Amino acid sequence: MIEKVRVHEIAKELGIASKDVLDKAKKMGLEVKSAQSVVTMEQAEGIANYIMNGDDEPEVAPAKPTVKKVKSETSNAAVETPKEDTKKIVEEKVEETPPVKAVEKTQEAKVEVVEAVEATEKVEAKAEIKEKEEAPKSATSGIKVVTPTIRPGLKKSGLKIVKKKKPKVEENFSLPQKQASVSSYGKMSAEVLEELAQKKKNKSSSSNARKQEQGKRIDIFGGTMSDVSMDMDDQVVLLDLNSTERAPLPAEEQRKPRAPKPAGRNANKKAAPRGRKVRKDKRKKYAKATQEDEIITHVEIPEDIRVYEFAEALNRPISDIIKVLFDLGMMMTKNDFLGNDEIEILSEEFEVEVTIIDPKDEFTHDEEDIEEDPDATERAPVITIMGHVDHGKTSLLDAIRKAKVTDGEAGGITQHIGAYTIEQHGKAITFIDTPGHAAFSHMRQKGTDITDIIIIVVAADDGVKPQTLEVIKMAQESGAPIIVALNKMDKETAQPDMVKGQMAEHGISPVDWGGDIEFVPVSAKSGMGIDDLLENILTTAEILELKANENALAKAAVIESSLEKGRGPVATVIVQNGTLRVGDYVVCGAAYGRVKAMMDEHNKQVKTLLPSHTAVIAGLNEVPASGEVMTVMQNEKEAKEFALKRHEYDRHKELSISTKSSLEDMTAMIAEGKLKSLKVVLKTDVHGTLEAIKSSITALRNDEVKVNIISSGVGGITENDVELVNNSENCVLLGFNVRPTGAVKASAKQKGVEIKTYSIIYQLIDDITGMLTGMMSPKYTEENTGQAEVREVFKIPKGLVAGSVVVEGRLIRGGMVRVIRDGVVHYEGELTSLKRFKDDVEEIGNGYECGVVISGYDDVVPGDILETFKKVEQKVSL
Ligand SMILES: Nc1nc2c(ncn2[C@@H]2O[C@H](COP(=O)(O)OP(=O)(O)OP(=O)(O)O)[C@@H](O)[C@H]2O)c(=O)[nH]1
Repeated sequence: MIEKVRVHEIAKELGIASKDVLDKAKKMGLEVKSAQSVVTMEQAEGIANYIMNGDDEPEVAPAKPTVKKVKSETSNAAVETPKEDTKKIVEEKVEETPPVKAVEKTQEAKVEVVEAVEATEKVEAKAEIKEKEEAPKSATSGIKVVTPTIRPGLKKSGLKIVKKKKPKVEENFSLPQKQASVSSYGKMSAEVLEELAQKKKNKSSSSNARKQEQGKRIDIFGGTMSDVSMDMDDQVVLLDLNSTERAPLPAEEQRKPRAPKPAGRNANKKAAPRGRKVRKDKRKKYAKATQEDEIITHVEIPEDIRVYEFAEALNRPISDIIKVLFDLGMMMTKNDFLGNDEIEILSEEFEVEVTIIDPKDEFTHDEEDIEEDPDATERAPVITIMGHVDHGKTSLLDAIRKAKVTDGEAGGITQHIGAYTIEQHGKAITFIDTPGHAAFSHMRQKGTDITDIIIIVVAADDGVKPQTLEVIKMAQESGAPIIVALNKMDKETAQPDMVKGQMAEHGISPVDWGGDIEFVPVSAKSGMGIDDLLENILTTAEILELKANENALAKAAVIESSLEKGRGPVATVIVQNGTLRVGDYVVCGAAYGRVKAMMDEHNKQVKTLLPSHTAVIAGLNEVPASGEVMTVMQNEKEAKEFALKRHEYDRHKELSISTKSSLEDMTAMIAEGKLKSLKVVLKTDVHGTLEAIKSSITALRNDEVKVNIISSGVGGITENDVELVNNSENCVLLGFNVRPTGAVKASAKQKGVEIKTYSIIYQLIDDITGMLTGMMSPKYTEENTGQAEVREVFKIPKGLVAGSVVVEGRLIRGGMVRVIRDGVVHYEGELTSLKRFKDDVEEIGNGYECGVVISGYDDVVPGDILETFKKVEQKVSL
């Protein structure tokens, strides 16, 4: 097999730019184009030689000869020699060179190929020398193919280029006899060899990295080894990254023909991570499972996987995984999570195909391809209205609702349902009545894209505003068709063309301007244009060919959810496929149950719910999160099983995330521990508000204080909540749109737990801000009042009196004082007594004499400056 090396690898090993190597290689007539070009090992040696010695005519054949194993004429042991061509050259040179001229020839020879040797063991080296010494002197030729004593199984990898020392004249002339007795290192004295072997041994044992340096030693400079620096530091190591061979076999075995290897440099490896020295031999070691081991070639793993879990999946010892990572410079313990990069590297190392799966898929239903479903029929479009604040979203939704509510439906559409369906010319249209981007993007984040058409409301008198732009972006990203409702057209100040121009600038071009977006002028106030808008929706829906199979098992998306008194957990759902029926067993994330009752937008009980229709359903065991998908199951057992699995998954995920900690996280966590935290137990009426409040109050923090929500949930305040607060220090109980009942109230009162209830979010946030501010350490500023100079010191039974004269400002009593000597503060303490003559005074003005006593300090000397100051507390804010 021809071993090759890339230009940049040579450059890297020589410590010079790839460009320089490229230039030299080109000068040598090699066909190299870029740093990625490959050359044979011999060419590499030639290049290295050329670069380091500046030889003008490097003797590197552009052909491909490389090292291969032959038997040396001078030794019985196995050797490695160049491939055919090189071998030929070697043989020719040996024949041509009469023994007597061997030494000169040796000097002339440019290339000396010496087989790799693992000279780490002195004994072997010695044995080698002995063997060589017995060989006839005449056998030494210009090109020496020397047999190493290599233990089977010993790995060689890489090339060693040994830098040539500056030739010393006397050495050239006094080539000792011993030099003829070559060792595996060429012509080398036994002592030197021993020393080198010892050095190598020391080096290799002292450093792991050095181990990689074992490899073929090729003297590419010719000459004798006495020319060669024995200093290991002078050796440039070219790692043989391509080496795919195991350690050389004993001589007999080597002669056996080898099984053909796949062609190509990377024939049996996937792209190794660049810049990392991954030893192929190691890889093979790990990649080849033993006979008894089950060979795993493909694994499916979750995204969050720890080292030990990965080892289990691969049926490998954990230490194997850790070792591979360690060798690549990644220190990991068995409990650490593997990142994508690590998984990729490990998959290459162990030659295992890895598929990352979402374990949730196991217990979530596959998306049925409704378009492919022959039983699918037309369904109503689902519409979301979005726009800038005050441009009329709510008014428009109300206008549509009012316009379409028939007199028979006296109660009208209940205000508290997150979606409603109207009819236009006998065709249903469903509007999601949770205006605002938050709900929309939340649903999208959850992967529940239920919106078929987006209506962007723009007030014709106000034009495009920042939130309009946000909405445009969001709508464009979602890929749903857009209709623009130009609202407030009843106003005299309405400028529809101005709005069209602005919208067109942002990629929303009106149809009447040659674009593809319908702009419908409407007035939510007067009802003008509402029908047009609905017609447009129907036309767009027709084009979309929205379908669902009414006979399939139902799948619905949760728009809103809450805990209702008397009804328990309730969820507003919109059916995406199938028909939801009272009595159906459902699973919804970690919640499950049987649909007990369904209430439509008119607060009417319904037994069935068709695709794209909405209702509030009761019967779940817990409040599901909005955006969650509700799926009908065959029976209760199945529903429960799925919910439990999901529970387990959520718990595991949470645990995984909480234990996923790097060193940085640890530092952050330690810092966190130092933070003062305000514990909060939070209860709200609906899920949406809960999330909103949670994220708002956890954002209230600085480097001293923070909020720690210890419990939160949807529903009324319970005795449990009170108990929790009672048992926690620094904890408050907050309720939003929920109020404690009599018993809970009494229990809270008895325990001294204050329950704070709110119905306006910003008031709650203000209060929390206030509480956090109260927890912050006070900050003080200093106010200097004046200075006095000490003129005389008097001893009194209680200490010292400093007789001083005020030289600046005034000296005050009751504050702090500092003693300054030669400009240096010597003491800071309390001023206990300030007297003018015999009278105690509160302060002494500039130019007056006084007697000062400083608490606990009697080291005042004449010439000291006394400075009095007050500490003023600063108002702190979050
Ligand atoms: N003249 C006129 N006023 C309108 C029209 N539509 C809405 N308004 C008024 O505009 C103001 C804002 O309307 P909303 O429907 O609350 O607007 P919104 O976009 O839902 O506002 P937020 O819910 O705060 O985002 C209200 O005072 C409405 O009465 C309209 O077509 N004509």
